[in-house]
Amino acid sequence: MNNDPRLELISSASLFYQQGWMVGTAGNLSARLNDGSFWITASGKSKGNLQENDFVRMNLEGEVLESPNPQNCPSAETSIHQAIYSLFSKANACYHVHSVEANLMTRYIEGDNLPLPPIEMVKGLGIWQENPLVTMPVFKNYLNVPQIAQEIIERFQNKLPDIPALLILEHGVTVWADSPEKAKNQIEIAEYLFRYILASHH
Ligand SMILES: CSCCC(=O)C(=O)COP(=O)(O)O
Ligand SMILES: [Zn+2]
Repeated sequence: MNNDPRLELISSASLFYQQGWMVGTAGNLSARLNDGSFWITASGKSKGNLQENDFVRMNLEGEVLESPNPQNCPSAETSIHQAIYSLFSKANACYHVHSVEANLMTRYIEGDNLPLPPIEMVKGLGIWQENPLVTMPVFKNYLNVPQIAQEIIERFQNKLPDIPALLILEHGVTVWADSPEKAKNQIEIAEYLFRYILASHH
């Protein structure tokens, strides 16, 4: 694991911002360190031009361990990152963005899942099967973010997801991976799949 992944998080946030997936301070990125703590984007920051001080280092219990700018608060969605890191020991990065396409998935949801198209790109989410029939787990969006985190924990403790990604309805996608680079790629794959689903229904 990277000793200080902040520069890579800054680079990915800038890329996602340019794609329109992190506009208006939307989204949050985190990466876990060798000691189990994780750097996460501070709350309310514009993601297009983050600086190294725009991060807060947390532990899995949600305590602030380091905040280069003491005026910063950790992401309002830190509890979701905590949930992912506590559920998946190999997760070293957790990325969350708000694309328009993700928010348009609502009509394609079946129950609490989003069926994914059986196309080559699902390999980017780790599904190496002929004619893959996989779904993305979907969660309700609550103002009380810890409730979303709790529902993620309860659901995944009972049944692990097919893929390292989940969709929060009318909100955005969250992915996790064993490296920040893989998490970046998984965001791109998830957003490609959303665009494909929209285009295939026109
Ligand atoms: C306009 S973004 C609303 C909050 C949100 O959903 C998000 O992803 C960013 O919250 P943060 O506290 O991480 O800035
Ligand atoms: Zn969000």
